[in-house]
Amino acid sequence: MTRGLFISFEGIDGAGKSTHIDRVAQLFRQAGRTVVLTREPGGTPLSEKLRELVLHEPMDALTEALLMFAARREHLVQVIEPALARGDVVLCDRFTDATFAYQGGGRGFDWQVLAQLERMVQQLPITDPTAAHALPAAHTPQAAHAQQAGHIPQACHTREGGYPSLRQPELTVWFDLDPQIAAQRLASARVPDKFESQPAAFFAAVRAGYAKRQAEMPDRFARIDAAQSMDAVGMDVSLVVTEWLKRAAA
Ligand SMILES: Nc1ncnc2c1ncn2[C@@H]1O[C@H](COP(=O)(O)OP(=O)(O)O)[C@@H](O)[C@H]1O
Ligand SMILES: Cc1cn([C@H]2C[C@H](O)[C@@H](COP(=O)(O)OP(=O)(O)O)O2)c(=O)[nH]c1=O
Repeated sequence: MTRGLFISFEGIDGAGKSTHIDRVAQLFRQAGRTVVLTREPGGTPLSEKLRELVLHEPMDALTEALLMFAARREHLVQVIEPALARGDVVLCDRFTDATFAYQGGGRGFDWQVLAQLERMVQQLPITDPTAAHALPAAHTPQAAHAQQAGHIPQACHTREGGYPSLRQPELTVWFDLDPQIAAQRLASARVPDKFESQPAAFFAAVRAGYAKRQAEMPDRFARIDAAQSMDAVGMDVSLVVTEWLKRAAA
């Protein structure tokens, strides 16, 4: 069976993610793959309700982070894991890097607490504990032990290391853009939500959050210079994805 692929798209608001995701979806469809195009926060009926709340209601920084991860957990259980198990290509408009960038970088929320929440929510295997088929047999003796002990592993993004590991995108396309250019683009594009109404300094901190995340996990990040023309950005994105696919297949 074809292996599922998980790709996320990140960047500050107005960087151009939404403009280019469809083109990537087309690339995969032309190659005969089934594509699940989804977004965070959101992607399930419950997660979309949580999205409405976090994007429009003022709230405490921990509440905001918890709601992002609650929406993500639901999204993983209901949409992302089943799609990957079917062998589909999951293209996700934002994932956990956005929480580190916005809640960690932008809001200044504790990075280590976010890392703990990430481990709790994204630890593999991901199953709904209330479902009849939940808690499949652990893959290794260490995994069985960890499962019985309720241990949350420290290890992260270890594809080759096997269990324990976290669900992470295999490729993250980061649209990196100066916040002032992003603000100019957004000024004429749409009515701003809670995050988009933040000052340029907030987005400078979000951008720094993305840079920190990239430095922590350089292997899966591809940085795109999003200040270029739409065509140039589109070409860079196609190139990054096709080159990555070649390497992944090798
Ligand atoms: N490379 C680009 N050059 C100029 N304008 C762009 C470029 N990419 C996107 N835009 C415009 O900027 C605005 C925000 O783009 P969008 O894709 O919605 O950003 P995001 O999804 O990252 O918030 C839209 O009006 C879009 O047409
Ligand atoms: C996924 C995620 C998004 N966000 C923010 C970033 C965006 O401002 C907003 C929604 O993202 P997005 O879907 O990119 O907004 P739009 O549809 O307006 O382009 O939520 C966080 O603060 N933390 C998160 O974990």
